[in-house]
Order: sequence, then structure tokens, then C-alpha cells
Amino acid sequence: MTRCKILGLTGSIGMGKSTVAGMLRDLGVPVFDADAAVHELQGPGGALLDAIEREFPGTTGADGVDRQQLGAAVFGNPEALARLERIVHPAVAGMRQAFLRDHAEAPLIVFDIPLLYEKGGHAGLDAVAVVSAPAQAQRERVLARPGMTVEKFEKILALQVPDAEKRARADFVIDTGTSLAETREQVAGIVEALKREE
Ligand SMILES: CC(C)(COP(=O)(O)OP(=O)(O)OC[C@H]1O[C@@H](n2cnc3c(N)ncnc32)[C@H](O)[C@@H]1O)[C@@H](O)C(=O)NCCC(=O)NCCS
Ligand SMILES: Nc1ncnc2c1ncn2[C@@H]1O[C@H](COP(=O)(O)OP(=O)(O)OP(=O)(O)O)[C@@H](O)[C@H]1O
Repeated sequence: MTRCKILGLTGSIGMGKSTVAGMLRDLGVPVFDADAAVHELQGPGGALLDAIEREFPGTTGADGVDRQQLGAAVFGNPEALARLERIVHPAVAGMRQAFLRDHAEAPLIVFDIPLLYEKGGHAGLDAVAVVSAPAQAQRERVLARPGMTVEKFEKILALQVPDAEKRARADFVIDTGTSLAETREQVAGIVEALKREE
């Protein structure tokens, strides 16, 4: 039996990573979603609420973490963000290992990791795919989201490895500046190539 292959999926804010992750799931590929893991850990009854409340008093409640408030505390404050990451990242890594154990029989699995290049999460990956679109499309998508401001968007962009660098480092670039059908075709091509490869 050959070992299960692991593809890392990443991309900057608004580049279409969640949409592409959905396309991969439609093709039957198990996808571990790091963002969903964070939401679970920070949601109602989440395992990290006590630790977050101790470090950032007043940012949690019955509904879990107040993401607007915690985001305001950490985006633009590197020291605070580092404190939050020390709480969140080890817990996410544990969930990822459990997912891998649960899907060890699959020929291909995907780790959807928004901050793969920022936080150096390459270990153990066979390849990385970066989801990318022109900067103008990214900006329009992000600013259309409820609760997003130009200021918040720019703070987040400043924290992320530039798209051009991600593209240069990736094994595959998935273009989401085109139609959904064209993107779906690219995704299917990558899945086939990885499954074929020894
Ligand atoms: C501060 C929090 C609560 C804000 O939540 P909110 O729903 O407002 O934003 P969201 O999580 O959707 O992030 C918005 C954008 O910021 C980026 N971002 C989030 N955390 C970080 C970070 N630590 N470093 C750089 N960019 C980040 C995301 O990739 C995304 O592009 C949340 O981002 C968080 O807990 N971050 C720390 C944990 C982490 O590193 N998560 C990233 C996925 S593992
Ligand atoms: N060809 C395409 N491929 C992917 N998404 C597309 C495409 N064309 C338009 N879109 C739209 O762009 C948006 C991308 O949002 P999505 O939530 O997938 O981004 P994301 O990278 O996961 O964002 P974030 O990192 O901020 O969570 C969606 O509304 C999607 O419908």
C-alpha cells in the first residue's frame, strides 16, 4: 500500500481558498480545514475559551470568542497576536494529526492552511497549491464582506506573505480570477496528477 499523499492548500485573504476546498471535497478528497478547527476551538464551549479569556479578558462569552473584539486586539499588535498564536496553533496541530490518522487509507488528503507560508507549516507535505487571483479581484471580494473595512483589510494583508512570493514557492497555482468552471477544471487536474504520481 502506498502512503497517503498530503497536499497543502493555501492563499491570501479572499483568494478563493474556501471555494477551492469545497471543489476538492466534491471530488471526494478529505480536506482538513485549519480555520474551521480554530472556529471549533473558539466557539461555544470551545476548548480554548478559558485560556483566551485569561490572556484577553472580556473577549469571550456564552457564544465563544467575540471575533471582532479579539481581532481588534491582535491585528496590528504583533505581541498580542503572538500570544494568541501560542494558545491556538498547538491545538490546531493536534487536530490535524488526528485527522491524518482518521484518513490514513485515502490516496490523497488536503490540509487547508491559510497561514502555511507565514507560519512555516510545510513539514510533512508532499506538495503545496496556492490559490491566487489578481489583487483587484481579491480587494473587491474582501471589501464586500460584512464587517470588513479598508483598514482591517490592509492590516491583514501586511501580515501575510505577498501573493507573488506564494505563487513563486508553490508547486501548483490555482487561478481563481477566472470562471468557477475553469477553476474546477484546474483543481481536478491537480488531483489527478497527484494521484497518478508515485
Ligand atoms: C483573531 C481572530 C479571532 C479574528 O477572527 P476573524 O473571524 O475576524 O478573522 P479570520 O480568522 O477570518 O481572519 C481574517 C484574515 O486574517 C488572517 N489571519 C488570521 N490570523 C492570522 C495570524 N495569526 N497571522 C496572519 N494572518 C492572520 C486569516 O488568514 C484571514 O485571511 C482569528 O483570526 C484568530 O483567532 N487568529 C489567530 C489564530 C490563527 O492563527 N488563525 C489562522 C488559521 S490557523
Ligand atoms: N474562479 C473562482 N474560484 C474561486 N472563487 C471565485 C471564483 N470566481 C469568483 N469567486 C468568488 O470569490 C469568493 C472567494 O471567497 P472564499 O471565501 O473562497 O475565499 P478565501 O480565500 O477562503 O477567503 P479567506 O482567506 O478570507 O477566508 C467567493 O465568493 C467565490 O464565489
